Amino acid sequence: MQLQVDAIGKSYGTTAVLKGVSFSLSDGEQALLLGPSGSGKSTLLNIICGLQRPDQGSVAIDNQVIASPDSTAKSDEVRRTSLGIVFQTLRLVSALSLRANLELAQKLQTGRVDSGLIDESLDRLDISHRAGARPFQLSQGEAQRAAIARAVVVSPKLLIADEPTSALDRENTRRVAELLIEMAKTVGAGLLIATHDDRLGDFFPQNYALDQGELKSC
Ligand SMILES: Nc1ncnc2c1ncn2[C@@H]1O[C@H](COP(=O)(O)OP(=O)(O)OP(=O)(O)O)[C@@H](O)[C@H]1O
Repeated sequence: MQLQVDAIGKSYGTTAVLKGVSFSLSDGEQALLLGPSGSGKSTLLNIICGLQRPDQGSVAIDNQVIASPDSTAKSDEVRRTSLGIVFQTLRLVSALSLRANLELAQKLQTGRVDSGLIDESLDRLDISHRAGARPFQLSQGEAQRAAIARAVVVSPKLLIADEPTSALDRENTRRVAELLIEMAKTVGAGLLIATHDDRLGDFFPQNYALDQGELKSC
């Protein structure tokens, strides 16, 4: 997998939030996107995930464009089948059990249910015993791991997490970082995490920081 983020620009009104942001991620690589609140991390992730469009630039996975100022049905399709996303607010479907949430994600993203991968992911994330529970019946830590499970059971090329540790203490932060790294390796995905939590820096070989709309290696 090759993720290529190329000269992404985005403004809200007259305020430029992203000014020509470029970076790349290769097979199985992991990177942290750091930056204080308001620095544009969510905007950049939203663009990669297709929730917002850039004003300039493009994002490609394996040379196939998934985001550009005028994205197409083809780029929507490539993005849909390539990404696993752990949202900051988790976004599990409350009417469905944990297992049904994972099955729904697989059906929507891959067109089929892979029960073996669901079982393996639940097991590795230590929530097999909660497979029948609805999201509101899960503890915060279980719900967080459920959201990670949902992102990996679609066998993504790229696993993305937005502020996965913002509400966690040091021990749980370490656990979630290790689980994200382990699960990305299990499904052979690259890993990109956006966070203001610089405690996560210790776990990642490659860190980028957004500063005044520009991306710097750190
Ligand atoms: N829809 C919008 N309209 C106008 N300004 C916006 C909009 N969305 C975000 N912004 C502004 O753009 C800047 C970047 O916001 P963004 O949410 O990308 O930052 P962030 O680094 O993810 O912040 P946080 O860590 O607090 O979530 C902020 O100043 C924010 O107020």
